[in-house]
Amino acid sequence: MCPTMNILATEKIKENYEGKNECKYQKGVRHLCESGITKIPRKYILPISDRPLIVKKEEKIEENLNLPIIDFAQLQGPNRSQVLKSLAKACEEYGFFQLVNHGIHSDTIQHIIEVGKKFFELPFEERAKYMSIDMQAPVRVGTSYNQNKDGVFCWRDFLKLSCHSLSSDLLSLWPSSPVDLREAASNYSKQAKFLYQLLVGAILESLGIVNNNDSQNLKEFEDGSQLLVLNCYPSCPEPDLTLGMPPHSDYGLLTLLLQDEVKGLQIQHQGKWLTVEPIPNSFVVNVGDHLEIFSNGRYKSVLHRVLVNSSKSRISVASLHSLPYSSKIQPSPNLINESNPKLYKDTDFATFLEYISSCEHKSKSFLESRKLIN
Ligand SMILES: O=C(O)CCC(=O)C(=O)O
Ligand SMILES: [Fe+2]
Repeated sequence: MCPTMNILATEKIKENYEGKNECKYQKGVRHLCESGITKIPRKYILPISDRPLIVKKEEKIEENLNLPIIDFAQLQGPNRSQVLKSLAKACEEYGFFQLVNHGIHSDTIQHIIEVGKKFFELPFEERAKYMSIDMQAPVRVGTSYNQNKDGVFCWRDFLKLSCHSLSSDLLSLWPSSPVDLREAASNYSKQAKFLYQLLVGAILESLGIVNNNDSQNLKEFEDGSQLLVLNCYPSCPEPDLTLGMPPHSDYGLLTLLLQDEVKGLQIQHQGKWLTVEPIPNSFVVNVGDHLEIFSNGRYKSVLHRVLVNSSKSRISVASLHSLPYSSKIQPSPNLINESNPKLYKDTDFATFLEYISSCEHKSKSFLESRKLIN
C-alpha cells in the first residue's frame, strides 16, 4: 500500500471508531459506567481552564456557602414584609436562596427522589424507550447538557417531563416504569406548582408590583409552563476532569430544586465557585433569565454548575417554571422610568429554544444576547 493510501485508511478507521464512540456516548453516562470504566473517556474531559478545583476533605479549605434562608411559613404570616425584604436581598445578591418550612411533606419529597433513583437504575433498554433528541418532546431521556451540540459531554443523565396541564393524555406518555413514577411525579409537580405560585406572588410583591390593570396580566405568572427535570450524576472515576453540569443559568422565572444528601451544586458568587450545603427537605430556589429580564436586572440569574464525585452518585429534581410558552417576556413597565431605562430586549420561549438548539453551550450566552447595553 502506498503511504497516502495508508494515511487515508488510518483516517477512515479513526473516523469510524470515533463515530461509533459518539453513538455510545449518546446512550448516557450510566450506560457508559455499566461497562466498568476506571478512567473517563476523552469525550468528557474538559479543557484545563474549565475543570473544577476539587478540594480534598483533609485540606479543609473547601468553600461552602450557606445561602440565605427564607422561611416560607414566616412569609405567610405577620412577618411577611420583613421576609419580603430578605427575599429581595437574596435575589439581588445571590440569585439563590434555600426555602424551608414550605409545607410540602417530606414523604412527597422522598418519593420523587426514590423514583428518580429507581428510574436511572432501570436496564438501558427500558430507559432508551424515552430517548429523544427533540428538545420539545414532552418526555425526554437524554444526557450531557445539549447532547446534539456539546463538544465535551458532561457527566449527567436526565429525564425531562413536561408538566403542562397534567391531563391523562400527557401522563400516559410518561414512563410506566418504575410503577409509581407517574403518581410520584404528578403529585410532586402539582405541589411544586402550588408552592411556585405562592412564591412568585411574593417575588412580584417584593418588586413592588401589584395586580392592577396597568401591569402585565399577572395570571400569566401563575398559569405558565412547568418542566420537571430528574438529574442523575453517576459516581465518576475522575471527578476533577469533568462536570455534572457546565456553568449555566436557568431560562425560566424560578427554579425549585431538590437535591439528595450528596453535595455537588456550586454557584458563582463574587467571582468564586461556592458549594451549596444541602439542607434536608428544603428547596434551593433560583432566579432564572426570565425573572432577571422581567425585573430589568434587579434580580440576578446566576451561573451555577454541578460537581461530580468518585464515591457517590447524586440525584436532583429541578422544577422549572416560567410564563406560558406563547407569552412575551419583557422588563416590567412598572420598573422602568427615566432613571431606570429598559436594559433587555423583549423575548419569548421560541426565541430561547431557537438559541439553545443552534449553538454549543456557552455559559450565560442567551441572557447576554438579550441585553440592550453590554
Ligand atoms: O443538580 C443540581 O444541583 C443542579 C441542576 C440544575 O442546575 C438544573 O437542572 O438546571
Ligand atoms: Fe440549573
